[in-house]
Amino acid sequence: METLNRTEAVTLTGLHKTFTTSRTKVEAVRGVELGIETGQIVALLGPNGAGKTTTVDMILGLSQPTSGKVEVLGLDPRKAVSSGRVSAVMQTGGLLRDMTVLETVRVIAAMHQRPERVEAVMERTGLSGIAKRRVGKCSGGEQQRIKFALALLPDPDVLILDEPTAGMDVMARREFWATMHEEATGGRTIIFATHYLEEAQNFAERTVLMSGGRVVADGATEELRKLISGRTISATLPNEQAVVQAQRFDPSISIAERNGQRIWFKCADSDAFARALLSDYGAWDLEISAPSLEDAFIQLTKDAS
Ligand SMILES: Nc1ncnc2c1ncn2[C@@H]1O[C@H](COP(=O)(O)OP(=O)(O)OP(=O)(O)O)[C@@H](O)[C@H]1O
Repeated sequence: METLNRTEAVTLTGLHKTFTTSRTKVEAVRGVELGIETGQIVALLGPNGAGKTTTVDMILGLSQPTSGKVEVLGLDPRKAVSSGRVSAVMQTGGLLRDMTVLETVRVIAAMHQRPERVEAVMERTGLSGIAKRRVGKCSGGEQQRIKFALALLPDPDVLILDEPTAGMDVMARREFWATMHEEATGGRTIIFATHYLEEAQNFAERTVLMSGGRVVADGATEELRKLISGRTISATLPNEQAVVQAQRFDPSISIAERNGQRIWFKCADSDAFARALLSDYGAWDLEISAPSLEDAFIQLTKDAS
């Protein structure tokens, strides 16, 4: 089985993490099994408290599992991190406010013995223009970009990002992902935790949905959307008789919403129903929509609980 592991960037086996305080016991991660292949871009998606950060912390060797095992590039996570083959952009933590952006990047580059990467990384992460600014004067989004730059310095095989765009506005977020797209080429494995369904949808080929410490769905991001079968068709119908008849078209049809003669139907076979609406029931102004990842997520989380 060793040959299999060799191609995996991250392998989580029977992973559990329980936090015990004097009054409570929180099972933050409850039996996660996950294999992430080299070169994959994976979103860990889930609401607050799903267990994403706890999982990421264990992948980085920042905390130990209560039970189960973490392997990163076939190594113990702490070894993988200290060798510079894995790095991370975390939500919290340590930038020194009094140093300038360039000084910060230089110090960390020196630590990794990669001083030659300073200029290229500054350029790529859009920091060259603010090189002399003190970190404490940088906006939240700029500080995230500094952390991103620091993570890129060792030229890691695996990059882990815990809500990397927190604190960024829409423009900054877009620029960040454009840079990430460039970084994703060349076989780098990227794993990012996010609340934003849109970020998973736009960027990750694979999405792992977490809820209540468990993986509730895992698959190609596009497949996940298809998991919730069916479509919504909205149409305007000429009269009440047509509405009644349309509902009888097949047993999967139901009315999700209604505003006067404008009806939102849910149905399994949207092509056949659309044809019937137009030709048999005199409907007009049809709109057909597939469920969003958000719908899929709400549905799956409901099913899991
Ligand atoms: N050190 C800790 N002590 C006690 N409970 C903790 C600790 N860290 C996390 N938890 C709890 O574990 C659960 C999972 O938290 P975690 O931060 O992993 O979720 P998350 O999916 O990353 O959420 P968010 O998106 O809000 O960051 C939560 O109920 C949280 O309160």
